Amino acid sequence: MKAGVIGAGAWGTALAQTLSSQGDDVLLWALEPEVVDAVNRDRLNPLYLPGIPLGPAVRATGDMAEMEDRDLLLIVSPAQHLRAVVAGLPSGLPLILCSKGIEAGTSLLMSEVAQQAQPKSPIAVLSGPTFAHEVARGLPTAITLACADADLGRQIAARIARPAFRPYLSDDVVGAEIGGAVKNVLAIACGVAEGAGLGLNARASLISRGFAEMTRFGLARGARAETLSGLSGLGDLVLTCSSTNSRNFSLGKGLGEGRPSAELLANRRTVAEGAFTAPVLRDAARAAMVEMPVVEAVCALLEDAAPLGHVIDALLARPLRPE
Ligand SMILES: NC(=O)C1=CN([C@@H]2O[C@H](COP(=O)(O)OP(=O)(O)OC[C@H]3O[C@@H](n4cnc5c(N)ncnc54)[C@H](O)[C@@H]3O)[C@@H](O)[C@H]2O)C=CC1
Ligand SMILES: O=C(CO)COP(=O)(O)O
Repeated sequence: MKAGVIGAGAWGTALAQTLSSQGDDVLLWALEPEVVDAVNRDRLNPLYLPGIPLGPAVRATGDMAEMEDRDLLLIVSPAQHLRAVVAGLPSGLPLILCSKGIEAGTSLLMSEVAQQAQPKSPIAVLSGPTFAHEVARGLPTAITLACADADLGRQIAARIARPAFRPYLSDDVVGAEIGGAVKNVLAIACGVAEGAGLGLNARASLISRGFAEMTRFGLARGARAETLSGLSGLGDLVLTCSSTNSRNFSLGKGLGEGRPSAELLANRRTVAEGAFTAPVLRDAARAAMVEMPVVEAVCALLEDAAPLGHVIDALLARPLRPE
């Protein structure tokens, strides 16, 4: 197998390491020349996945044209850069999309963006509860692999499965993508609750009511309920809302501690996708007449539109309604 991994952040590097763990030849494209050098010379990616030694079968490149001889590409760029990255690839290769977000300006899901950028490429989505550093260390992980073409989905699943890395098949691409995009925004909300000292009851309520928002929005966009309650939806929501290992949760924690969003978002090397997804999701939800009060609250905090106390009071003062 000759896989290519496009994007050498934490997740791309972890996936490259996992795929190569049984000796498969993996070519990892990195934007930064220093990452290419560090991977090839030191077998490390200290910029994005420090402390994880990479196997000898992972080779890095900064040249997209080298992906020509690959038979499968995993796309792991930040969501807002996916269109440009995919447009620069050799055409026609199967693409597995691993980024989580909704494109600003178009409100398109990553599969829709990739389809526009590479119309001849078959597309699958890989999404679930997967902290990169745990996957890279070989800890047990289950993940959704969604592909509209069931035969292709089965082939890809067989090729990427490893003893501790279990893909579960689905044909609901939209559902898998919406779970991964929305949970990042909800993780910011749970981080806010942590930072503001609101307690674990508040966190559990945000997870449940946030999941209701994810489900309403997902169903409106054609997702299936069972996908949203699976690994790529509820599974990833629970993971990301539970720990400062999540960049989105950590961002929210900073907001909850009263730090300005501009300060928290300035000069970041790593991506907190929820900050980009939140306003796009809010606008798409409003356009579809889907109520998403937790998402609205996160946007208000990210945009410094209201003080934290007001945002929390407004959520708690919403009219009482059936669950
Ligand atoms: N880190 C994780 O545990 C997981 C991340 N993901 C998703 O994977 C995607 C990538 O995240 P990470 O690997 O964590 O990234 P990261 O936060 O570790 O690194 C940032 C990445 O952005 C890239 N980048 C910066 N500017 C760019 C540009 N102009 N064009 C293309 N790439 C650019 C950097 O080269 C680097 O690869 C995100 O959508 C994230 O939600 C999904 C599952 C797990
Ligand atoms: O998507 C992830 C785990 O599944 C990673 O979450 P963060 O991007 O919030 O770190």
